Amino acid sequence: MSEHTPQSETPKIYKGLAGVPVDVTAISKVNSDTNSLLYRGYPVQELAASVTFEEVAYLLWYGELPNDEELAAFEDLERSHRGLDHEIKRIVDELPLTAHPMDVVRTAVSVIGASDPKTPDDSHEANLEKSIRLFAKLPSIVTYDQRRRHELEFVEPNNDLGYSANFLWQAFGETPELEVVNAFDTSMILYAEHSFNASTFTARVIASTLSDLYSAVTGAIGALKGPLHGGANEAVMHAFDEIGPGEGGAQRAVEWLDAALAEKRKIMGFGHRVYKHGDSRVPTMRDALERMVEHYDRPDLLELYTALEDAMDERKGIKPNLDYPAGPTYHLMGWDTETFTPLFVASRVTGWTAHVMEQLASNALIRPLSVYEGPDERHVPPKGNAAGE
Ligand SMILES: CC(=O)SCCNC(=O)CCNC(=O)[C@H](O)C(C)(C)COP(=O)(O)OP(=O)(O)OC[C@H]1O[C@@H](n2cnc3c(N)ncnc32)[C@H](O)[C@@H]1OP(=O)(O)O
Ligand SMILES: O=C([O-])CC(=O)C(=O)O
Repeated sequence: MSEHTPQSETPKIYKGLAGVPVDVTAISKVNSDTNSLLYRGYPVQELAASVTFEEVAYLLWYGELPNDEELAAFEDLERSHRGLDHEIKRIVDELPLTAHPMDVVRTAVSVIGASDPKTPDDSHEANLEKSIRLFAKLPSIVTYDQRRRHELEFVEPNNDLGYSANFLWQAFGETPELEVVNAFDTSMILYAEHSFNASTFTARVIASTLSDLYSAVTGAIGALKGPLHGGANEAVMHAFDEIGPGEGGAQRAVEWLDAALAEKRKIMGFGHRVYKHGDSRVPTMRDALERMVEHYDRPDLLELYTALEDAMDERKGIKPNLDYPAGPTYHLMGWDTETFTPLFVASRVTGWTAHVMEQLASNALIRPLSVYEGPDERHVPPKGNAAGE
């Protein structure tokens, strides 16, 4: 008998699980009708305008925004875990410089999981501790890797700085300007959580087998790497590079787009599985991009950005997603293009781990059905000679 429900001879296939609700969640609400995104009930734009990424991480994990005392204790905890063990650095150093930074981050998380005696402890308290530690350590991992590619020494974390300021400090070895910190913090807040996207769903599938949190995060990193998901922020910048910076970018962007569409290429940073009239996070991230364009005096980049967005809307009616403004914003800040998706990891680890804990609190093994379409039952033909004859 085939795996599909016996009542139906021709079951409907929900390719890519498009439009299929598979569970409930209290962590975030993506509403394509109102074009809104709520984290634990709070509009993400309000959060970006008024709280820090640390407060958002706390909100995702604990369900409420912290009061002053809770925030101070949480910040102390995050700062106490920022350092990177010698062992992790040694293993990262073993990886070739040709390895994609997403592969490096995935490996580093896997090593942390393999070394943590609490890995098998799937209690909520232990998983919360692991989540906070990963959140605190990812900036060290991402910046360690980016710097080693430039033959630069690791920059020790500066515990006088908040999460985002310290992240930039560890990347570039200079105290970052407040405007840049704010734009970066906005990106971290916007990237933190987005219901059952592919990487979060991957994390939930892994958690549902009663594997461990590190395995779930490692798998989620693998899912995020793809250009149809988080890898699009890197791919956007490759498209910008193909178009080329400087004067005349608007015209070149339109020509580039027409050629790419004629070749039936997907335009990275555009389109979304859930939002069909634009991504709720784009206006906030675009504001941050505009501030960075002004800060770094790169109006040509915004010209190219706007021309490509307008032409894509005209030609296909497809709007940008968050990766479209995030990519060039990270570029202006000085991040290597290949490091953009690891920045997404550093943020989304908060959402992934909140989902792992939610999954475990009310677990059911995730195991859908398939409809078999291979050959009918058949049998191995008898061999001419028995073995050994
Ligand atoms: C943070 C994030 O992860 S956001 C997503 C980041 N990913 C990207 O930016 C990659 C580019 N975008 C895409 O590939 C898609 O829009 C996805 C994967 C995000 C969503 O895809 P789906 O919901 O599966 O829609 P699907 O890919 O079937 O697209 C529907 C139609 O729009 C077209 N389309 C959608 N996005 C794009 C795009 N970026 N460029 C060109 N055409 C597109 C498809 O070709 C398809 O056309 P068709 O019906 O003529 O075949
Ligand atoms: O929700 C999705 O499918 C992809 C996305 O925007 C995200 O993960 O932030």
